[in-house]
Amino acid sequence: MFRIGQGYDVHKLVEDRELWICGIKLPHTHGLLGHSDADVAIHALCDALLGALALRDIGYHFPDTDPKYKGADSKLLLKEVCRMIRERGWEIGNVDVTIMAEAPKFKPHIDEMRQCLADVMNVAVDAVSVKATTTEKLGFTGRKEGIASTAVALIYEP
Ligand SMILES: Nc1ccn([C@@H]2O[C@H](COP(=O)(O)O)[C@@H](O)[C@H]2O)c(=O)n1
Ligand SMILES: C[C@@]1(CO)OP(=O)(O)OP(=O)(O)OC[C@H]1O
Repeated sequence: MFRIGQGYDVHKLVEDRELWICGIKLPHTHGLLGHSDADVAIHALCDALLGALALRDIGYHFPDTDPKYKGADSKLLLKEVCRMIRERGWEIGNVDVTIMAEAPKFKPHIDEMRQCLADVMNVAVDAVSVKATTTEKLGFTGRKEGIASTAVALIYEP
């Protein structure tokens, strides 16, 4: 038996914040604003995994009104989501994340991002795809006002 889920998230780019994407800190002029570390790609991935089992969404499990999650490392949220999936008897098949951003360039960091997500999820690195695209200077991502991410996750019953 297989199930799939998809996720989408957006965070605003601001000055004086660190930029965390796929669990790694990237050098950049701006960072993403959020209650947590605002790792937009991990949030989309959490929603994809939760969606695969119709387990609501990241804000349901980790509310942004809870001081516990202020500045939270999103890797810990992803780890908890994976625990929830496995506790129900499911295993993660593969995940595919797309980041939409005009800058910075993610290409030099993709392998490190994949390895980081694989380590957090406790899956093989070849089960983790991370891709990046600009939106050709169009829309809020094109104007560098924010970064968006989508993710798809496939899970299976071993
Ligand atoms: N922030 C980004 C955006 C894109 N890339 C890489 O560049 C390639 C071309 O981007 P287009 O939007 O023109 O298709 C893309 O395939 C990525 O490999 C990136 O590294 N960082
Ligand atoms: C991750 C949480 C955790 O507090 O905070 P934010 O960093 O604001 O991120 P968002 O994608 O808006 O959704 C869920 C939140 O609950």
